[in-house]
Amino acid sequence: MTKTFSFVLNKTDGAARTGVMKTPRGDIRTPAFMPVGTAATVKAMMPESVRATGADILLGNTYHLMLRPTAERIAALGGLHKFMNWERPILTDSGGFQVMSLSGMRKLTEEGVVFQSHYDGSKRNLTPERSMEIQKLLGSDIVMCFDECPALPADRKRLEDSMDMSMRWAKRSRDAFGDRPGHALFGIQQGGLEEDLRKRSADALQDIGFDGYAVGGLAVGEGQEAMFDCLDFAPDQLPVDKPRYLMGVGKPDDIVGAVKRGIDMMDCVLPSRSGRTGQVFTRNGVVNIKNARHADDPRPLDENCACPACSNYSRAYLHHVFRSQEMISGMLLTWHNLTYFQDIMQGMRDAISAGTFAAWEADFHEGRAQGDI
Ligand SMILES: CNc1nc2c(CCNC[C@]34C[C@H]5C[C@H](C[C@H](C5)C3)C4)c3nc(N)[nH]c(=O)c3cc2[nH]1
Ligand SMILES: [Zn+2]
Repeated sequence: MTKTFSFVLNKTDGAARTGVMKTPRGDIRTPAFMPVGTAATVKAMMPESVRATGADILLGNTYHLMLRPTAERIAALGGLHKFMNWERPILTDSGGFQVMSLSGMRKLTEEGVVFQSHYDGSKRNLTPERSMEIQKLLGSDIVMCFDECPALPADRKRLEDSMDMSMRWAKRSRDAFGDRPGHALFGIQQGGLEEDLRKRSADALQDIGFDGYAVGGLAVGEGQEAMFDCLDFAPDQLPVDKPRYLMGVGKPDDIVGAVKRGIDMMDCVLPSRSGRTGQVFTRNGVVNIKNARHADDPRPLDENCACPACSNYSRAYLHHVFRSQEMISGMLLTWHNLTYFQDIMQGMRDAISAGTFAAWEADFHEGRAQGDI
């Protein structure tokens, strides 16, 4: 077991890469998909089930946990890994993105953000320093800088001013993080869809120096085409030998397109959240299990899937328990969706290693062309 954090690139195929992030709590195979554990749980999943889907790392959250049960309480109880019984790596986001999307009243200044808790309306604040303190109390292995993610579309001046402030906050995050062997601090590139702003952001982050670099400020309403256009240049502006993390992405075809353009890791609520709403991702497209046409269907969701839902249950059963709002419905559909997302990652890791990514991608798109099945 290693005492330090490191990233090894094993193979590339075009712009796509496969490698391993080594941490004291375990290895992370890249490209990696990180299931989201918002309030110290991946909803409807036991931690051992999350591991069974193939996940090497999961994502926690500063914003939610600082409000409830508080980072101090989690630290007093032994840290987030012990608290939620997940001993493998955890990455925590810095909270800024959530404040802007979840909280009530909020005031953004050079110091940080003052906001109203969406739980009890109490006045709270987040600064780069406080975000680093919270993530340290949680004990997360990969810490994200405190940044501001502007909503798109935004005018160029807004994007420039916001990016410049996020770079000042990145420096403050780095200084507050200190020297923590075995723990990583990732910088977050901003700059909207502007190539020159993104370049300035990437250079500013490299001057500060980070263990990994996120492409932030995307998946905020720009659409897949604009996101891919940005990913045609943004990853290459970042150091080639460090992990590249695209935040908040995405649907299966977003994920494949991002890996194709040089992204190493992603997170998204989609597989877990949609599992609870009956939306099921399969190799042949999306299945809406609540649709009446599944009521008598004895087939599994996806005969190529080894998850418990596909191994032991019919579509008819999954339709029934969803319609009846039984708890097992969210469990089985979440387990399936997370397994499917991890199977996509494994398929890409294998294809990049074999130099057959283009063929794998063609097969991926061909299989899904059938739409709702
Ligand atoms: C969806 N699109 C998108 N997301 C984004 C996120 C959050 C990533 N997921 C963490 C998160 C966010 C929510 C939901 C879950 C749990 C917890 C609260 C942490 C994942 C982002 N986070 C930061 N710090 N900066 C960004 O630019 C950014 C851009 C995003 N674009
Ligand atoms: Zn399955």
